[in-house]
Amino acid sequence: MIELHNVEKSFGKVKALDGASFRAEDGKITALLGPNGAGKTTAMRILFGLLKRDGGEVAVDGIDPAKDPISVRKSLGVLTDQVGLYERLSTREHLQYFGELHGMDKASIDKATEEISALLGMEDILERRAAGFSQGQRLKVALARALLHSPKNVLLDEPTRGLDVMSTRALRKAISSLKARGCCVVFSTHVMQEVSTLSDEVIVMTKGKAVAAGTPQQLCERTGIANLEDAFVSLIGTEEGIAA
Ligand SMILES: Nc1ncnc2c1ncn2[C@@H]1O[C@H](COP(=O)(O)OP(=O)(O)OP(=O)(O)O)[C@@H](O)[C@H]1O
Repeated sequence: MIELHNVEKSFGKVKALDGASFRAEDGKITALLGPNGAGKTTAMRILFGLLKRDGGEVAVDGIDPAKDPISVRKSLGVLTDQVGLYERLSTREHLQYFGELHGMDKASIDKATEEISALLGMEDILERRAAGFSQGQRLKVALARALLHSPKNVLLDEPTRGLDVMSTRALRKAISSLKARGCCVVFSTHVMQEVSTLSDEVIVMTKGKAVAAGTPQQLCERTGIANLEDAFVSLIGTEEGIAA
């Protein structure tokens, strides 16, 4: 389970998070939906311990990433907005390396590599070096890397960016299978269709705050608007930064 309470984070004069509070439960897919600059990536970076918050409380399965980042990372898989790969390593070597960092033995790494590779449809790039990989292929390696150690909690920052239709479908299947395993899955997106098809809960963020939370249906009911996209626009008070 992932919890934020009144989290503050500023970069100079920019308040990226301004008292953000939300909770994402186990066995559910939670979408973070918000316009550009709403604070979604900042919230994820704080959860992973990549950034220090200025104030408020954060917990991953009850553990504060600022106090015990190593424990948090064991139970957390993260796809960040920056996909850095070692150009000379093959996909398999990447996974081997990250598996070792997580303390996995070779047999477990090999098994997890085969499973994830089948799940994400990446058999064709398993033995290839990363140099020359397309954006979508890079994203798949980064995703596989995030999921390799079977984390209980998964944070995905715009996971379908740059993916083709088949890969997007594979990713959605992967996200659903994480949910079936009881994982807490949080993903950020601008794509309304993803929110309606994938998410159990939606957290609407704008200007560093979570301004609404609930199922897509509850958000529609609360605003009295039948269409989720229009309900979202009504909740954030602007049409800025959304995609159909
Ligand atoms: N390292 C940084 N230095 C300065 N400003 C930053 C930094 N990181 C984020 N910000 C600012 O904080 C605000 C929130 O940014 P963040 O990346 O969290 O938004 P987001 O909701 O993920 O946006 P997007 O949908 O565009 O990815 C923005 O105004 C952004 O410019």
